Amino acid sequence: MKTPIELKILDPRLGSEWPLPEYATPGSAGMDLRAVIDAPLVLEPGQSELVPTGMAIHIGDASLAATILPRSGLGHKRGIVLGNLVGLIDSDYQGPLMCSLWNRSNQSVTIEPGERVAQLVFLPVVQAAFTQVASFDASERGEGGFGHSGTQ
Ligand SMILES: O=c1ccn([C@H]2C[C@H](O)[C@@H](COP(=O)(O)OP(=O)(O)OP(=O)(O)O)O2)c(=O)[nH]1
Ligand SMILES: [Mg+2]
Repeated sequence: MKTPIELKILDPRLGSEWPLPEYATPGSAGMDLRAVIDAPLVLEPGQSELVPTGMAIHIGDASLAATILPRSGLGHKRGIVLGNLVGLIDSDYQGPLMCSLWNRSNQSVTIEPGERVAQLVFLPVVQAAFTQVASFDASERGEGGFGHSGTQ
Protein backbone atom coordinates (compact mmCIF):
# COMPACT_ATOMS: atom_id res chain seq x y z
CA MET A 1 0.00 0.00 0.00
CA LYS A 2 1.45 3.34 -1.03
CA THR A 3 1.18 6.42 1.18
CA PRO A 4 -0.37 9.47 -0.49
CA ILE A 5 1.93 12.50 -0.42
CA GLU A 6 0.96 15.94 -1.71
CA LEU A 7 3.01 17.13 -4.68
CA LYS A 8 3.00 20.50 -6.40
CA ILE A 9 4.46 20.92 -9.87
CA LEU A 10 6.58 24.06 -9.98
CA ASP A 11 7.84 23.70 -13.55
CA PRO A 12 5.31 22.61 -16.19
CA ARG A 13 7.93 20.58 -18.05
CA LEU A 14 7.66 18.11 -15.19
CA GLY A 15 4.70 15.87 -15.88
CA SER A 16 4.71 16.77 -19.62
CA GLU A 17 8.18 16.76 -21.18
CA TRP A 18 9.53 14.60 -18.33
CA PRO A 19 7.54 12.16 -16.21
CA LEU A 20 6.89 12.80 -12.54
CA PRO A 21 9.08 10.81 -10.15
CA GLU A 22 7.96 7.22 -10.01
CA TYR A 23 9.13 3.85 -8.70
CA ALA A 24 10.96 2.14 -11.58
CA THR A 25 10.06 -1.37 -10.36
CA PRO A 26 7.52 -2.70 -7.83
CA GLY A 27 10.31 -3.20 -5.30
CA SER A 28 12.08 0.13 -5.73
CA ALA A 29 12.80 2.06 -2.54
CA GLY A 30 13.55 5.32 -4.29
CA MET A 31 12.14 7.35 -7.12
CA ASP A 32 14.47 9.38 -9.27
CA LEU A 33 14.48 13.16 -9.19
CA ARG A 34 15.30 15.17 -12.30
CA ALA A 35 17.42 18.26 -12.80
CA VAL A 36 14.74 20.67 -13.96
CA ILE A 37 17.07 23.23 -15.49
CA ASP A 38 16.93 25.33 -18.65
CA ALA A 39 20.34 24.54 -20.11
CA PRO A 40 23.08 21.95 -19.64
CA LEU A 41 24.92 22.53 -16.38
CA VAL A 42 28.67 22.02 -16.40
CA LEU A 43 30.04 21.08 -13.00
CA GLU A 44 33.78 21.53 -12.74
CA PRO A 45 35.79 19.22 -10.45
CA GLY A 46 34.89 20.02 -6.86
CA GLN A 47 32.01 22.33 -7.82
CA SER A 48 28.54 22.00 -6.32
CA GLU A 49 25.32 23.67 -7.46
CA LEU A 50 21.81 23.75 -6.03
CA VAL A 51 19.53 22.34 -8.71
CA PRO A 52 15.72 22.53 -8.71
CA THR A 53 13.70 19.37 -9.18
CA GLY A 54 10.72 21.34 -10.50
CA MET A 55 8.43 20.24 -7.71
CA ALA A 56 7.50 20.65 -4.06
CA ILE A 57 6.13 18.07 -1.66
CA HIS A 58 4.36 18.49 1.65
CA ILE A 59 4.64 15.31 3.69
CA GLY A 60 2.46 16.75 6.44
CA ASP A 61 3.00 13.88 8.91
CA ALA A 62 5.75 14.13 11.55
CA SER A 63 6.14 10.34 11.57
CA LEU A 64 7.47 10.47 7.99
CA ALA A 65 10.40 12.16 6.28
CA ALA A 66 12.05 11.95 2.91
CA THR A 67 15.71 11.66 2.11
CA ILE A 68 17.49 12.61 -1.09
CA LEU A 69 20.23 10.14 -1.90
CA PRO A 70 22.75 9.87 -4.73
CA ARG A 71 22.10 7.51 -7.63
CA SER A 72 24.64 4.69 -7.57
CA GLY A 73 25.70 4.85 -11.22
CA LEU A 74 26.04 8.61 -11.31
CA GLY A 75 27.90 8.66 -8.01
CA HIS A 76 30.25 5.79 -8.71
CA LYS A 77 30.93 6.18 -12.43
CA ARG A 78 30.68 9.95 -12.98
CA GLY A 79 31.38 11.25 -9.46
CA ILE A 80 28.13 13.20 -9.07
CA VAL A 81 26.97 12.93 -5.47
CA LEU A 82 25.26 15.36 -3.12
CA GLY A 83 26.94 18.41 -1.62
CA ASN A 84 25.13 17.72 1.64
CA LEU A 85 25.84 13.96 1.30
CA VAL A 86 22.19 13.22 2.17
CA GLY A 87 19.26 15.61 1.88
CA LEU A 88 16.66 15.41 4.62
CA ILE A 89 13.16 16.69 3.84
CA ASP A 90 11.16 17.68 6.91
CA SER A 91 7.51 16.76 7.03
CA ASP A 92 6.52 20.42 7.33
CA TYR A 93 8.70 21.67 4.45
CA GLN A 94 6.67 23.09 1.58
CA GLY A 95 9.34 24.83 -0.48
CA PRO A 96 10.93 23.72 -3.73
CA LEU A 97 12.67 20.36 -3.53
CA MET A 98 16.31 21.03 -4.36
CA CYS A 99 19.33 18.81 -4.99
CA SER A 100 22.83 19.94 -4.18
CA LEU A 101 24.86 18.32 -6.96
CA TRP A 102 28.55 17.95 -6.20
CA ASN A 103 31.13 16.86 -8.72
CA ARG A 104 33.57 14.95 -6.53
CA SER A 105 35.47 13.67 -9.61
CA ASN A 106 38.53 15.25 -11.26
CA GLN A 107 36.77 15.80 -14.60
CA SER A 108 34.08 18.26 -15.57
CA VAL A 109 30.63 16.67 -15.80
CA THR A 110 27.66 18.01 -17.77
CA ILE A 111 24.15 17.57 -16.38
CA GLU A 112 21.46 17.72 -19.06
CA PRO A 113 18.03 19.28 -18.49
CA GLY A 114 15.66 16.55 -17.29
CA GLU A 115 18.45 14.18 -16.32
CA ARG A 116 17.72 11.91 -13.36
CA VAL A 117 20.26 13.08 -10.82
CA ALA A 118 19.27 11.78 -7.37
CA GLN A 119 16.59 9.71 -5.67
CA LEU A 120 13.88 10.39 -3.15
CA VAL A 121 13.29 7.84 -0.39
CA PHE A 122 10.50 8.15 2.19
CA LEU A 123 11.21 6.86 5.68
CA PRO A 124 9.38 6.48 8.98
CA VAL A 125 10.56 8.82 11.71
CA VAL A 126 10.42 8.61 15.48
CA GLN A 127 10.51 11.94 17.32
CA ALA A 128 12.25 11.58 20.67
CA ALA A 129 11.38 13.26 23.94
CA PHE A 130 14.52 13.34 26.10
CA THR A 131 14.20 12.20 29.70
CA GLN A 132 17.21 13.59 31.54
CA VAL A 133 19.06 11.19 33.87
CA ALA A 134 22.25 11.43 35.96
CA SER A 135 23.53 7.97 35.00
CA PHE A 136 22.57 5.10 32.69
CA ASP A 137 21.89 1.48 33.59
CA ALA A 138 24.95 -0.59 32.59
CA SER A 139 24.98 -1.95 29.03
CA GLU A 140 27.30 -4.50 27.41
CA ARG A 141 29.01 -1.82 25.31
CA GLY A 142 29.13 0.90 27.90
CA GLU A 143 31.09 3.89 26.57
CA GLY A 144 33.13 1.88 24.02
CA GLY A 145 32.80 3.16 20.47
CA PHE A 146 34.66 4.41 17.42
CA GLY A 147 36.41 1.13 16.64
CA HIS A 148 36.26 -0.27 20.17
CA SER A 149 35.13 -3.69 18.90
CA GLY A 150 37.98 -4.08 16.37
CA THR A 151 37.81 -4.83 12.65
CA GLN A 152 37.72 -8.63 12.35
O1 LIG B 1 18.81 18.22 -0.17
C1 LIG B 1 17.93 18.91 0.37
C2 LIG B 1 17.95 19.15 1.76
C3 LIG B 1 16.96 19.95 2.30
N1 LIG B 1 15.99 20.48 1.49
C4 LIG B 1 14.92 21.29 2.09
C5 LIG B 1 13.92 20.41 2.82
C6 LIG B 1 14.27 20.53 4.26
O2 LIG B 1 13.14 20.35 5.09
C7 LIG B 1 14.81 21.96 4.31
C8 LIG B 1 15.75 22.21 5.43
O3 LIG B 1 16.79 21.26 5.37
P1 LIG B 1 17.81 21.09 6.58
O4 LIG B 1 17.10 21.18 7.88
O5 LIG B 1 18.63 19.88 6.29
O6 LIG B 1 18.75 22.36 6.34
P2 LIG B 1 19.16 23.52 7.33
O7 LIG B 1 20.43 24.04 6.81
O8 LIG B 1 19.13 23.04 8.76
O9 LIG B 1 18.02 24.60 7.04
P3 LIG B 1 16.83 25.09 8.01
O10 LIG B 1 17.46 26.05 8.93
O11 LIG B 1 15.85 25.70 7.05
O12 LIG B 1 16.25 23.88 8.70
O13 LIG B 1 15.47 22.17 3.06
C9 LIG B 1 15.96 20.23 0.13
O14 LIG B 1 15.10 20.67 -0.60
N2 LIG B 1 16.95 19.44 -0.39
MG1 LIG C 1 17.31 22.31 9.67
